[in-house]
Amino acid sequence: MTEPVHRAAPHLPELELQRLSVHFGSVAALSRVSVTLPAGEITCVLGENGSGKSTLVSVLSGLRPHDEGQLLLSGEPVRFRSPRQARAAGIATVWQDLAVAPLLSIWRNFFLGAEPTRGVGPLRRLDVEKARETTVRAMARVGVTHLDPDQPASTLQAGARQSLAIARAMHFGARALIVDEPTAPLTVNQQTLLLQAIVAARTQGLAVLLVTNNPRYAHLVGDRFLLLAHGSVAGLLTRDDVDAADLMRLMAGGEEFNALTEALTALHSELGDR
Ligand SMILES: Nc1ncnc2c1ncn2[C@@H]1O[C@H](COP(=O)(O)OP(=O)(O)OP(=O)(O)O)[C@@H](O)[C@H]1O
Repeated sequence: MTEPVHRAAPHLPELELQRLSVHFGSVAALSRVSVTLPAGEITCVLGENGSGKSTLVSVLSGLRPHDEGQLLLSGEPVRFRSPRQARAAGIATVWQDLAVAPLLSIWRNFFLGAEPTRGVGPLRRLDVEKARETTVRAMARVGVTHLDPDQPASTLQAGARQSLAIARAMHFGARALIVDEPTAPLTVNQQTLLLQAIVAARTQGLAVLLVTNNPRYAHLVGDRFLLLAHGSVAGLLTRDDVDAADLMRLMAGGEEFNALTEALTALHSELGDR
C-alpha cells in the first residue's frame, strides 16, 4: 500500500487576532480587535497616542497576556506567558527602544549566544569565520552592505540596528515580525534602511506588523493599514483603498478622521464583499 500523500496545508494566515481585548482596570487598551496578519504582507498599525498600538505589540510579543478573545498562530490558538515563549513560537519583535550590546562586535550581537561552532566534544570551538560571514550575508540581505562585522555594535546607526534585529529574525527562522518604529527621529537614510529591511522580511514570507506614526512611510511599504482609535479598530484598509494623502488626513485625527475612516471602511467592506 502506498503512503498517503500529505498535501501542503492550505495557505494559512500567520497571525490572527479574534475579538482580542486587554483591560487596565476600567480602561480598555484594546477592545475586541480582530485582524489577520497574512504571511508575506506588511500590515501597518496607525493611531493616535493612547490608541492601543503599544498594547498590541505587547500582546503579540508575549509581554502581556490578553484578557479576552483569541490569538491564533497559523490557525492554532496561542497565549504567550513571556517574550521567550513568543520568540520560540517564531514571533520576533523589534522594539522601539531596541538596544544592542554596544561594546560587543556586530557579529556577536547578531548571534548573541547562538554562535556557530565547529568540531565536537572538547574540540568544539566557536567558528568565528563562519559567524562573520553569516552576519555579513544576512545583513546584505536586508540592504546593509560594506559592513565590517568586527566593529563594535555602537558604530551602527539607528536604522542599521533595527536592520540587525530584522536580519537576525530572518536568519533564525521567525514567522512573524513585529516592528515598533523608533520614536526618535530617523534621518532619511536610516529610515530607508529600516524600510528596506522590513520589505526584505516580507519578501522572505514573514507576516509583518509595522507600528508607525508616519503615514507616508506606511504607505510606501504597507499592504494593509489597521487604524486604531481608543483601543478599537477604526478601519482596516488595503493599499487600493487609500493613498498616502488619505492616510495623512486620517492620522491628523479629529472629526475628519472619523468621517474619512467611516467612508473608507464602508467602501472597503463593499469592495471586500464583491
Ligand atoms: N500599564 C498600563 N496601566 C494603565 N493603563 C495603561 C497601561 N498601558 C497602557 N494603558 C492605557 O491603555 C491605552 C492604550 O495605550 P497604548 O500605550 O497601548 O497606546 P499607544 O497607541 O501605544 O500610545 P503611544 O503612541 O502614546 O505609545 C491608553 O489609554 C493608556 O493610557
